[in-house]
Amino acid sequence: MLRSAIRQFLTQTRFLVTDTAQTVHQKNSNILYGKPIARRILNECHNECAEFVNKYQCRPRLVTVLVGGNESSKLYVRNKQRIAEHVGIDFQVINQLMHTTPSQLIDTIQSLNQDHSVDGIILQLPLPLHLIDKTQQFIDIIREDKDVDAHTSPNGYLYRQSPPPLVTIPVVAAVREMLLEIGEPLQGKDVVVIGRSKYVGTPLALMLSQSSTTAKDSLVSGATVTICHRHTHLNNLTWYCKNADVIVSAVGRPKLITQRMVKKDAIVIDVGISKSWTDKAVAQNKQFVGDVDFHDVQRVARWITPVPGGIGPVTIACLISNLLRLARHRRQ
Ligand SMILES: Nc1nc(=O)c2c([nH]1)NC[C@@H]1CN(c3ccc(C(=O)N[C@@H](CCC(=O)O)C(=O)O)cc3)C=[N+]21
Repeated sequence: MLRSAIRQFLTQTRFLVTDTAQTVHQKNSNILYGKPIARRILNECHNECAEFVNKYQCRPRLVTVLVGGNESSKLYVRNKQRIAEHVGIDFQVINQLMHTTPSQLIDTIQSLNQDHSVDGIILQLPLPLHLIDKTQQFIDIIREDKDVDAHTSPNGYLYRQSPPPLVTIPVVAAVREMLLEIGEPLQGKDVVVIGRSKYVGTPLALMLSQSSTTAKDSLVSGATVTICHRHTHLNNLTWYCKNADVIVSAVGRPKLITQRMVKKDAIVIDVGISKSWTDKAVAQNKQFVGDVDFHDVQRVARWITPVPGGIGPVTIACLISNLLRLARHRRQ
């Protein structure tokens, strides 16, 4: 017990003094943890937040609209709240009833748009089934300069080159942070993105294939990207993955990616999350799992991100960073 506590302490302090993945690699680990990266981003946010409070005599304010609320959504919202408040952000949740009508939801969003004290608006997804078809219409009501998730059409999809969007979709920004940490050029590499969802897979594939103008860009873009999805034949998925230098999986299917699908020394980034209700998972409090069979793939990958503790915490940190950017932009 004591020994494991000491080991945990040592691992944590190691990350406090470690700022590049390279150093972690030297310590003989190929696991790319998200927590230290998130911590670094949140430290900056904390300072920016203090400056903001000093300057404007109020805290930056983030409001999440939660309609109905399945258990996973509630958990994500609680996580965001805990971290936002830790940084010094005023975080509010508006709980809308499950059977909210479209016009009620529109009214809620419009009043948040008009409220000068609100710096960022999140419409927590997924919406209940009776509203799900209109998701993009609701999102597009959000003022572009309060859109912390970068889900509105003008912000979204990274399509727009100029003027560049104010903020990037948090999960895309999180993958970017992970790749910057690894520090190897993606330009000319073969990347497979699994999943083509509107707010995750598709924008990720776009970022990774975009042309790179700066040296920093070339660490996260300029790759040859293949998008695999539910209609990709399983044999072909295996082939695409096996030939890829980088695999980014964002579908939410446990153990989709196994060792036999991964080339030696590939980089594997696990963006998937599923909830597992097996007795073992519940007993060990390991309900969240990614798309990658972690222990299997860890043996061949050069870098692998765990779930939990990988992309998730960095995503939240990037969301908070977006909020501070928007708050300063709108109020200056
Ligand atoms: N409008 C909207 N914006 C979102 O950003 C959004 C959304 N809707 N709907 C759902 C997904 C999911 N998502 C997660 C973020 C962080 C973790 C996270 O922190 N995960 C922890 C595990 C959580 C725990 O164990 O407590 C980890 O990976 O370490 C998970 C999931 C944001 N989403």
